Amino acid sequence: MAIALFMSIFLLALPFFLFIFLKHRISNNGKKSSLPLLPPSPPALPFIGHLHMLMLDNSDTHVFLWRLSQKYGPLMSLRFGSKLSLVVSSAKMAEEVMKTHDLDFCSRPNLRGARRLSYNALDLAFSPYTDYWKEVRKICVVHLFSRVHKYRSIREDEVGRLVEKIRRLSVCSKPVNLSEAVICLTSSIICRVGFGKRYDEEEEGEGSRFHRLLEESEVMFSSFSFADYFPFMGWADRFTGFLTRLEKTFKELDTFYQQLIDEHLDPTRPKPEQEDIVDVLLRIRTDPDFPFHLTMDHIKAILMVIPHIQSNLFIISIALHAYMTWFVCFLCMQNVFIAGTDTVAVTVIWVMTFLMKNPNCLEKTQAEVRDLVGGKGFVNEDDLQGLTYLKAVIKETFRLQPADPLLLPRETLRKCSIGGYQVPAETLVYVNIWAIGRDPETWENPEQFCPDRFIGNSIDYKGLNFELIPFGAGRRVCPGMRMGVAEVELALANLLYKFDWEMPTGVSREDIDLAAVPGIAVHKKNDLVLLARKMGVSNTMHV
Ligand code: HEM
Repeated sequence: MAIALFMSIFLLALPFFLFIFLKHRISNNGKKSSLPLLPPSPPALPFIGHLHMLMLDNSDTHVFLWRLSQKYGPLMSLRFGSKLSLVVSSAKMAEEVMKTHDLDFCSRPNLRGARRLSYNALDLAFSPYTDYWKEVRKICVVHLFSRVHKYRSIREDEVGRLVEKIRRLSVCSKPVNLSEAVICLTSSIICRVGFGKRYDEEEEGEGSRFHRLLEESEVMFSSFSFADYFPFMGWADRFTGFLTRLEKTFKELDTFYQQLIDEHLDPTRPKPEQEDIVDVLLRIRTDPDFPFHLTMDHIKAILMVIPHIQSNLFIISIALHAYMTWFVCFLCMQNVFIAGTDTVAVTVIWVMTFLMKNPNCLEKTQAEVRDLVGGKGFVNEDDLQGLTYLKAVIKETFRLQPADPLLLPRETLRKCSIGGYQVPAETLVYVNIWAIGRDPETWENPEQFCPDRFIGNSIDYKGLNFELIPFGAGRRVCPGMRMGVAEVELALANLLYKFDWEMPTGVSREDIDLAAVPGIAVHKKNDLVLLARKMGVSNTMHV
């Protein structure tokens, strides 16, 4: 129905598009030399620009853009509707964008769905680069993100529960759906850290309401809106149902977060053992030194984004996949499943996938963890320091399959120049870190899974080495990096320490595919299902 409506609107509006295009061409006649000199670009069609190229290509967007960059270079311009985009595909160009010219490239696009769901960009991730963003970022870093140790007991407890769940399955030789189990782990951690709540996964009610709401808002964040790419056609969002769905989702989420805040403000609420993020924000709200008046909308906007960022909602984000989704639906008449995703879970699953395909690396990683931890029964966060090989495996996975291959999109703050080209203000910027990880000028044997390249090598992912930037770099670098890495390392170390992993009966290692979900995040398309055999280190669980 919605597809038919899209089609009708598009066909009806076609003459109008043509008129605008011709008018634009005529009015630009003779002024060509004053146009900014943009980076190389494939031939574009009127109005839709390069959308047809995305539409006709079946591969994942980051792979498609990587192939294009091999022809048009590491700095390439594309146009989606009226939105100009810059695609960056080499470490050198990424450094130009995120270090040399970071101030010019550090804003975020202002897209309709995200704007509404973030209370008009009051959050951290969608806010443009303003004094407000600087202040919120400072507060979040000081009070939330730098306090990784504060939430250590939650992480260790949840990983303990995961191990116990797998142990129960291993006792009766049942296969483990590791993809599902790890998503459950990371969403439990974020609910406890963020809201001070643990939603039981088997229980219907609040937990499933929250997950349903997250899924709905993920769909809204990534749905196509005419207003974003054909601004003069913003009215069409009313007819496609976009605005109605957006308002409904917004209201439901608003009610959910308001209830959460009310619960925290309830004077009869028992004092929690440790502050969650809602407590922290409510405390800051009454702090006279905070330079902004933090309203309930600000708090809800910040809360709204945390589980999404954690679940890496914004990943390939907004423009390209919105288009892809729309056009794929439009042409192929098929539903596109936008997975509920999660950067931490995605990373853990990709690491386990690569290890299963590379038994020598698996053996080496397990030997390291088991030697280090001995018979303690559980790897805790103090032990992680000594796990050199596991850290190298994680880096290699980030290089080959970053959770966020196209980086949360940036937008140029003002007209700027880069690599000898001029880029207008409000250009969308996609840094293709997947392409950077495959650059043969940067990496030896880029297609191989070879963690040893990181042993005795100072390359890290903290945003200083532009050949490895899974968390971005510069002013907008991921503030949750330490939290994310702590979770990834703890979960993996325990999975590898506690269990020996095998393929289910009738499936071989070669059968494990590397296909990714063509959705918002680069999830493994098919769940990773394995058999876990309990290691004979200890039978007592330490949690
Ligand atoms: C393995 C885990 C994670 C990965 C790979 C990841 C990756 C990223 C990337 C690539 C960006 C965009 C950076 C840029 O534009 O340069 C980002 C932004 C962000 N991340 Fe993460 N992230 C992870 C975990 C987390 C966690 C656990 C949190 C919080 C609980 C978090 C919170 C954020 C926020 C708030 C932003 C927006 C920052 C801003 O725009 O100022 N991330 N993340």
